[in-house]
Amino acid sequence: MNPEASSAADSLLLFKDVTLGYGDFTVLAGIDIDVRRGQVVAMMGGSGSGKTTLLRAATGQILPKQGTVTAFGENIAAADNNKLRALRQRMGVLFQQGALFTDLNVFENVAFPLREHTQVSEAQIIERVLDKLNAVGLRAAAHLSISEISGGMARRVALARAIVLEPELILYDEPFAGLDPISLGITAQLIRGLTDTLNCASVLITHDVAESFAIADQVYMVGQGKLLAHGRPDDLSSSADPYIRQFLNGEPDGPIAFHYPETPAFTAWLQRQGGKP
Ligand SMILES: Nc1ncnc2c1ncn2[C@@H]1O[C@H](COP(=O)(O)OP(=O)(O)OP(=O)(O)O)[C@@H](O)[C@H]1O
Repeated sequence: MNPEASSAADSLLLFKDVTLGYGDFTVLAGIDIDVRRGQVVAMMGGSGSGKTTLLRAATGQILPKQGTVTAFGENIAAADNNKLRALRQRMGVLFQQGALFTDLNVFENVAFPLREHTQVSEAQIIERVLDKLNAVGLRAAAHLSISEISGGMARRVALARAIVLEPELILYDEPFAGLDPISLGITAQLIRGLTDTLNCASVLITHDVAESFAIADQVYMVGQGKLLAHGRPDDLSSSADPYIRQFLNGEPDGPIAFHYPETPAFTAWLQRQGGKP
């Protein structure tokens, strides 16, 4: 088989020379990312560096200004609405506020996508939902109402709901934010374990170096409008690059700017306010 064809077939998510932005504002340019089945991939970078923007491009919420984003071998920009819906059904997205339905109990929250998107029998629904709740350690919490569970448990219920349709690609937006150290470790191991048992791929957007390095196969680091580094956690840990060092060590001083960069739009706005550039 030619290497090009085999590499495209193994990639669940592929960014090729991608430029992303909003209106005239370019957030990231020249981005190449390859996410393969069975991998946990961490996307890291400072605040405002464009991590959420990458996630939006992966789901087709925004289209590249340049380059191609391919999910499951399909160019997202060329997909019509039906195709895009079909592609999204193969992705599980876990937002930071994995908003649960408070009027449904834990079981019904997880059952919701099955009832909404499939025709499976009630017996199948019970089996699949309990299986996914078991995977996140909450089988015996199925009957509880959302008001009866803790914040950490709610995250796990949202995770069970995100995986109930057995997605091939799971996208996590800041899965570790606001968790205590024990829940953090449990969540990281859960992400690794689910990726292995479902044989899917997981993409995490995160600031958490220790936890994501412990479970990731590949790490992509973005900043200064581009992809700054990518590789295995070990490769990045031993890098002498000042940006990588500053990020990994959480140092306040270094190449990562604290200040949001001034743009022509800001200068024009400031002048309209009577301020000095
Ligand atoms: N809808 C939008 N319209 C215009 N600009 C946007 C929009 N969303 C984000 N941006 C800008 O794009 C840049 C990247 O934002 P993004 O949310 O992707 O960063 P991030 O790395 O996820 O940040 P954080 O870690 O702080 O959540 C920022 O400068 C932000 O102001």
